[in-house]
Amino acid sequence: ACGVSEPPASSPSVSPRASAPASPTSDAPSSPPSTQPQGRQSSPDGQRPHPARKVPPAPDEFVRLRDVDASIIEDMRYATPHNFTGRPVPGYHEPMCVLTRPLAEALHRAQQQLRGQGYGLKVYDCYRPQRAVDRFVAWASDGDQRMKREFYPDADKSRLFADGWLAERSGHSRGSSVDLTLVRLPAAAQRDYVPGQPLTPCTAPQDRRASDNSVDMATGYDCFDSLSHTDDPRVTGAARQNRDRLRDALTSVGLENYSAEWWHYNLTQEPYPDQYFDFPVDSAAFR
Ligand SMILES: C[C@@H](N)C(=O)N[C@H](C)C(=O)O
Ligand SMILES: [Zn+2]
Repeated sequence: ACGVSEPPASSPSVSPRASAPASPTSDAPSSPPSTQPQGRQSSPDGQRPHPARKVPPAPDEFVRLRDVDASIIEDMRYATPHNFTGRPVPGYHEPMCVLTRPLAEALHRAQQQLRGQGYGLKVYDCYRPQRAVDRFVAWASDGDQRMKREFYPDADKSRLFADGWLAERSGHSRGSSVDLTLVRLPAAAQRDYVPGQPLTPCTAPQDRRASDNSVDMATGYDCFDSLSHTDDPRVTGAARQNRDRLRDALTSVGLENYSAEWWHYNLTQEPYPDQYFDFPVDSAAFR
């Protein structure tokens, strides 16, 4: 994201609401699954209790987005292999959006506004545990290029932090950033991502990109290419209108766009402006 400002400091179809199932995350303990409910413990895929996991409670100001607005679609990419690393990311035990309450309430207000226009929001990433950021840092200097063709076809992954596509201290870990897009209502189905499927560049026309039931924003999500800069002049027509519609709705409720990424927004009045959290994304943190 050279030349743009830093992030604000502050096959079969699937249900429109469903994320691809998460396979076990690499921070999962290796002990066998239990058949007994374990209270504040859950499995990496969220489907069964896990005998060994102790989940710390979420800080007071954090909520599950679905408890504030269950109509916002959650397509939580980092809990699945369909992201730039090609693997579920540590810390995401479930495909669930967790945010600070004021950000969740702002999204609810935007959702109400957009529904009147025939659109809804779809989130890709919300609160991001620091251990996930740390994995991104390690990934940027390893040799794995399995997802290059889709997510950074023309970029060198060792430059992604320096060029502003990724942050070592991210507003996501403060619970006050969100990655999101628009969906035309009623939401269409989208095809599941299958690891190993042929990849197409995120900069390709929408009908050639990975399946996504969102509107056309001229690139896919997490497309590390200058075409993702929100105001890139090559983005015209429907895609320009879609980016502007998303920005208008979100700025009107107190969010600010990161100019390098059409999908990344930050709450302007953050409850935890200096704190970076590491509790896992896990329902047990909210019991
Ligand atoms: C990686 C991308 N989804 C993102 O959120 N980038 C910003 C810069 C961040 O990591 O905070
Ligand atoms: Zn982001």
